[in-house]
Amino acid sequence: MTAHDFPSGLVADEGGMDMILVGDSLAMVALGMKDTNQVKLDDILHHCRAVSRGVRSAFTIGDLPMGSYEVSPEHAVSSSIRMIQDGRVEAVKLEGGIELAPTISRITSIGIPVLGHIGLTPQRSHSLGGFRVQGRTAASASKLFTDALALQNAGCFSLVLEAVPAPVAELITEKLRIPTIGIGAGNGCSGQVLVQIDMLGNFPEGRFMPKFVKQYANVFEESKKAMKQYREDVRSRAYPAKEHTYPISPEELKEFEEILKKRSAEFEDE
Ligand SMILES: Nc1nc(=O)c2c([nH]1)NC[C@@H]1CN(c3ccc(C(=O)N[C@@H](CCC(=O)O)C(=O)O)cc3)CN21
Ligand SMILES: CC(C)C(=O)C(=O)O
Ligand SMILES: [Mg+2]
Repeated sequence: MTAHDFPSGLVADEGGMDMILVGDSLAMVALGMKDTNQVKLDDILHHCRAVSRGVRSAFTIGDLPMGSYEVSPEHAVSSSIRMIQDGRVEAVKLEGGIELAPTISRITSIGIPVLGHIGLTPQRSHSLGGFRVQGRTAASASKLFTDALALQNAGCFSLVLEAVPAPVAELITEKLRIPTIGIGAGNGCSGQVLVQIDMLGNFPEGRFMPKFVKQYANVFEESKKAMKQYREDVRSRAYPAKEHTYPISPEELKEFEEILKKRSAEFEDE
């Protein structure tokens, strides 16, 4: 499950999630951005710290944002160290295939677990032609398998397969030693991940939702109901009721009223 702040980390943990990912999808679901590419390492770190404070038992993973790991393996290692030290997460995730194998080897060799991510890699959406399903031809499915093997050999503890035809994801899962985590990749993966805000239905009606999202609640509607009720209560003065207020002793109140009477000249002049 993804999380992006203290309460979303807490609820995922208390809900029994095995792993919690501070995904760069928070750009879109929590910050209102058009894609994930505007989010910087410092932004993610801020959210990682908040999530980590809410998580007691789940394994926490931070998504390395675009620009924090591609330039060189050295840069990727120092970004990963910051994720662990400043972000307080336990592992990092990065997007990409065989071209990132040397980078992943370096990060895992210093004892930082790495979750791979192939298929639809949103940070590369401009070169993928948008948020598109991947691995739909024999050639592209076989490229996915090549990438999966390279990531496994580089030391990834697991792989995210995003927006891949279910049979392709299932076949790749069968051939790997490490578990796969699917999102839009069918139930033949070892595990699943969803963006928390999507599965909770905490978004306004009409927003585009990937086909793979199953909505388990309608938090946005619930919240809106509460807003409307609050507005009505404030206008009708039903809120705050007596139980929401602080008392004062009758003696003190009486004395205050006396003082006000004596001082009435002061404020009647104004
Ligand atoms: N809220 C949210 N949930 C996500 O799961 C998510 C994000 N944001 N942002 C980053 C990526 C983008 N995601 C997506 C988006 C679309 C499809 C999808 O089904 N694409 C269709 C085409 C859609 C269209 O262009 O109309 C496809 O058939 O490829 C899949 C994953 C998943 N990720
Ligand atoms: C959906 C997961 C895999 C992700 O990368 C994210 O939330 O950013
Ligand atoms: Mg991501």
